[in-house]
Amino acid sequence: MVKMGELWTQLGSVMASMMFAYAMVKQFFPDNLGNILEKYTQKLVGYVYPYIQISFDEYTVEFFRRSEVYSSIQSYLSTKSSTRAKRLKAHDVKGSKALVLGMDDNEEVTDEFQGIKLWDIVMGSYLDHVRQEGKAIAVSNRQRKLYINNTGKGAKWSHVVFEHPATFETLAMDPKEKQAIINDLMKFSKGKDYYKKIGKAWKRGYLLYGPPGTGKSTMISAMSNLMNYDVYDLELTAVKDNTELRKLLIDITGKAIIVIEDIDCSLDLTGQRKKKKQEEEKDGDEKDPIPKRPEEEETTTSKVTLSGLLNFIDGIWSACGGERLIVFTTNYVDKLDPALIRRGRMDKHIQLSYCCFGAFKVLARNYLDVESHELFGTIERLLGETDMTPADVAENLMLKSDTEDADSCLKSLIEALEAAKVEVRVKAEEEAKLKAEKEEKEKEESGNSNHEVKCNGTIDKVKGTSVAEVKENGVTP
Ligand SMILES: Nc1ncnc2c1ncn2[C@@H]1O[C@H](COP(=O)(O)OP(=O)(O)OP(=O)(O)O)[C@@H](O)[C@H]1O
Ligand SMILES: [Mg+2]
Repeated sequence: MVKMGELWTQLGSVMASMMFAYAMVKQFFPDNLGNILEKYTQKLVGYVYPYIQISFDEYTVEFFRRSEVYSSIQSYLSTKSSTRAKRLKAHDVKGSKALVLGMDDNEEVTDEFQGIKLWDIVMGSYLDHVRQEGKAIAVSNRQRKLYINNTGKGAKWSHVVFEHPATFETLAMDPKEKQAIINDLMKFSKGKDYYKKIGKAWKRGYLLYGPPGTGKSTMISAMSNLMNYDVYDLELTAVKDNTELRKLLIDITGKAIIVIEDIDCSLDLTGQRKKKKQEEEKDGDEKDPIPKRPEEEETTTSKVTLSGLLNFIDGIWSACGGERLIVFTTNYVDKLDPALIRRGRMDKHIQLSYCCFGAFKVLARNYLDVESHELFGTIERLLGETDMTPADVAENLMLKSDTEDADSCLKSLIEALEAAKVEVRVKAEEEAKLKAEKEEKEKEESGNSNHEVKCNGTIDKVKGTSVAEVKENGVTP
């Protein structure tokens, strides 16, 4: 049996060599004589040559585009040929991180599939395998991109190569929560048939919320690195109207993460996060929880409406392309319109919060290569008593000079945590004192209306400063 197989293999090689020699000789015959010769040679070869040949053209007939099947086969064979063929050709394939190695002319490789030499296999299932594997290899080789829509460019994306080093491994958060998010993402990426079965577009919405510096943007980069998806960072305030928004959506390919950062600021389309934050700090808690619609805003430059955005997320166009994640981030989840974040639109709500001990351990491992330390107990206790963002913890753990080491960084973190704890207590005492003073003055005011303006002014000013300072330090009052 083995001998027979070898015999066929040798015969195959001999026939291939004969056909190559024939191709050389054919050049020296006039055209019509060459054609006759070809016809009879093919017939003759057909009697003795036991194999079927399938050719794949490099370019499609339509618009001379490069054939997708050809590219997949090329990617697939590049992994085989580089180990088994002797003469290789290197191709610079567009969008690929590395050179793709292919076989040189007249080289041959034999592949194994499902444990059998290919000579014996049914071509259908093997070709499907080559296509799928080739596509996967091409996807893992391609350079990921970060797309942005700029003001003044109309409904157009421009891009740069996406190279953010954040991964879920380096992301500091509770390990169980982190694993749940990874599982959710992996399930989604394999869910093509499932989504089809349940009649839903193959997309999933994530709402990431939490105070500044807790890792929302970092998590988006980790998602992109895990899933190998491009990132489309959509700046809503740069989109003129709903039509432009739709045009941008149509240009987004599959395997993409569409990101709208600070959705609470984009949605009312003032486009000025800073200004909005200042207003909030001034207004305190009296602000309307539902953001204003664009038509109510005076400083609006964009006419994208809430309904336009909802259509963007779940209108029929959003189903085209498939395999998309839509991620919103916000610092103020309570201020979002419930319609925008209901399940089905934003399927998974993820809270990123102040640094817990589990998250600290990830940072200590990343920044200091320390798995355990005698100071960990103190740090665990302090993190339970004080709110500090992972960004602030990370800053304390970062080695800033050659004289610093793990011990000194952990000590400086403890100092920072203790200082934050004291600060919170002082602020709370100050606020309690101010409140008492206010109440006292209100009592006096009932008999003296002239006093009113002065008291309110003082109180507002002190309160505004206090809130801003606490925010800056990443600590809740
Ligand atoms: N959970 C985290 N794990 C690891 N690093 C973090 C984490 N959170 C913050 N950092 C560090 O702090 C920096 C700021 O974090 P990031 O930009 O992700 O915060 P954010 O939540 O998006 O803040 P904002 O609401 O202001 O946009 C990051 O570059 C990273 O170094
Ligand atoms: Mg951010």
